[in-house]
Amino acid sequence: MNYDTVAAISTAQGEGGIGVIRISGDDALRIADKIFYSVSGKKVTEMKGYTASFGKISENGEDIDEAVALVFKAPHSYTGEDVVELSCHGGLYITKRVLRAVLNAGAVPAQAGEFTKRAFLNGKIDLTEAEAVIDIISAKSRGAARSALCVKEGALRKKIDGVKNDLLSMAAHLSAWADYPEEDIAEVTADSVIETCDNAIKCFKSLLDSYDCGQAVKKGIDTVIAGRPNVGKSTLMNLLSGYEKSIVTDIPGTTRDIVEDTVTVGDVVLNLSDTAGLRDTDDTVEKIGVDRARKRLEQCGLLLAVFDNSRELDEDDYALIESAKLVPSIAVINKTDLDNKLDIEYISKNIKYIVYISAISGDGRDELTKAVEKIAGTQNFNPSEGVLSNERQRIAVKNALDSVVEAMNALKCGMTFDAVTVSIEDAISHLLELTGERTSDEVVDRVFHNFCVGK
Ligand SMILES: Nc1nc2c(c(=O)[nH]1)N(C=O)[C@@H](CNc1ccc(C(=O)N[C@@H](CCC(=O)O)C(=O)O)cc1)CN2
Ligand SMILES: Nc1nc2c(ncn2[C@@H]2O[C@H](COP(=O)(O)OP(=O)(O)OP(=O)(O)O)[C@@H](O)[C@H]2O)c(=O)[nH]1
Ligand SMILES: [Mg+2]
Repeated sequence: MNYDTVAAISTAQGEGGIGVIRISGDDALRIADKIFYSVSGKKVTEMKGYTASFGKISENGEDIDEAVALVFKAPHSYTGEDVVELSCHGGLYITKRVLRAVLNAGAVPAQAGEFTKRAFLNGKIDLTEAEAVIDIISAKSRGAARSALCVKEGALRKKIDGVKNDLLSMAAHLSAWADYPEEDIAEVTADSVIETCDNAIKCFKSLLDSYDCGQAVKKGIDTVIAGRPNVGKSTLMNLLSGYEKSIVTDIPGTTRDIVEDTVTVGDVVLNLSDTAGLRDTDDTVEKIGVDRARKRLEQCGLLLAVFDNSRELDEDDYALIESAKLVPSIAVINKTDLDNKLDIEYISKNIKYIVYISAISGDGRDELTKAVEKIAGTQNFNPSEGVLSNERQRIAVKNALDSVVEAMNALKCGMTFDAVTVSIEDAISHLLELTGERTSDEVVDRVFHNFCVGK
């Protein structure tokens, strides 16, 4: 490939044990040789792939740092090109200084995502695998990391390849049969076409079904903790976030503004909002807080409706129960360490999920975790199945599905195999867009636009 040789700092910007400057391209080894001097005297250009050597980085006779040079030889590297990684000490100044020396020696600065883009352009990975790299880096939970890794290892590509090959051989068979009637080509039966289409439809539908769940695992569910004043909402917030995020007092009306934090509950990421206790009030500031709480509640993906076990239901509780009917909700009965005065039967009649906790001691937390996982659907979430991870992928699969459904309908309406073939070919081209085998430069640019420099 005839690209420039690029370089960037590939580790996070900040102080760390080690900082890595990555160089990729035809000139990577020669460029490294200009600034890296190994203790053994061996030149980088003489090193074999997958070997390392220890030495010094210096420029114009000035020593910059001690470093380890690691060599990858094309095509056996992340990008598929010659790669040298210089590991120096992980300081903000040092990594930038080493990068400057590398650029002075002839490399050009890598664009955001350029290493991964080169891996894609050199055929090392497809577009779904490239997108999985971003997802691995940004994963905040075990589920998100595992599903991204499975896609990185080809879970989605293999699944799509299977269906694509079936559709391709069917389309080829259909055209051959239509175009060369005099040849001895086995007749295509409607049954065999229907079977192939059915399988494709099943595969696409299961991928689309897992999308929402995958998004919940990846991005988190917008979750609101609501309830009347003093029921223990902020105490629950602090229990889930693991530190004193919200102020807790025994004075009703303590929380006034929305307090936010992102937490993981089991395998699920929750974007939590602790809110002002819901009640009618004359206090101007508190009133604004209550209005904000009500608004947030209407738009949430999950409501944790908190009730105080030691008190009877009041008007504000009844109103909350009504709101809970409109969004996915868990009734959280708090203060179970105190004597029961709450009409739990009424709550359980109206809210499907109900858990019992003591936010102060943490009792019942596991129960809450299970309920959250049930609502998020992560119990049936199987990362190794290959999960669609973004809108681009979802739309490609949806379009492929629509095309196959169209083919089926054409067949059922008794249209010619020609019409069926056109729809099948549409479906194939949507799958080629998904994997990036056939896609525009703009789409590719947009995918890599989201990357960080050095990846
Ligand atoms: N030091 C270092 N660690 C890293 C990376 C890196 O670029 N450098 N990676 C960057 O994301 C990830 C690993 N990705 C990599 C992917 C492929 C190859 C590679 O050498 N592939 C060869 C050989 C495969 C084989 O032996 O079968 C190949 O594809 O031919 C290396 C790293 C995570 N850790
Ligand atoms: N006994 C007992 N007390 C609790 C429990 N959870 C919270 N509390 C107490 O209840 C009081 C109110 O707790 P908060 O967490 O501030 O309640 P809140 O719902 O956020 O209240 P507002 O912000 O005013 O709406 C505090 O004194 C807490 O210590 C519990 O599980 N058991
Ligand atoms: Mg509070």
